[in-house]
Amino acid sequence: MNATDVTGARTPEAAGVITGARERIDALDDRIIGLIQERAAVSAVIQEARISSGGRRVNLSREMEVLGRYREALGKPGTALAMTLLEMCRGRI
Ligand SMILES: O=C(O)C(=O)C[C@]1(C(=O)O)C=C[C@@H](O)C=C1
Repeated sequence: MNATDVTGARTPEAAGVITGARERIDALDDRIIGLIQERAAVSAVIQEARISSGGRRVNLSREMEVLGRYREALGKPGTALAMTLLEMCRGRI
């Protein structure tokens, strides 16, 4: 299989552009995954502190704030992304 096959490009020039850009995407995805893992760890610290003080795991007014920030920055898909992030950080409610 040559470079044009794996990229879907029809010319070697386009295949080169795509291969380079995919490397950047992979590097960005690695960072995003790391940030998500870091976010989940920080979120766990908050939840543990709240629970061990007698509070509840979930704080809905804070979740509304988080959802609003993502929606403002990214539009409607931002809300879906934030909901997924929240679920990853505090489990299902
Ligand atoms: O900010 C908090 O109070 C958190 O517990 C963190 C967090 C979050 O991951 O953003 C997680 C659970 C809460 O329901 C609200 C927000």
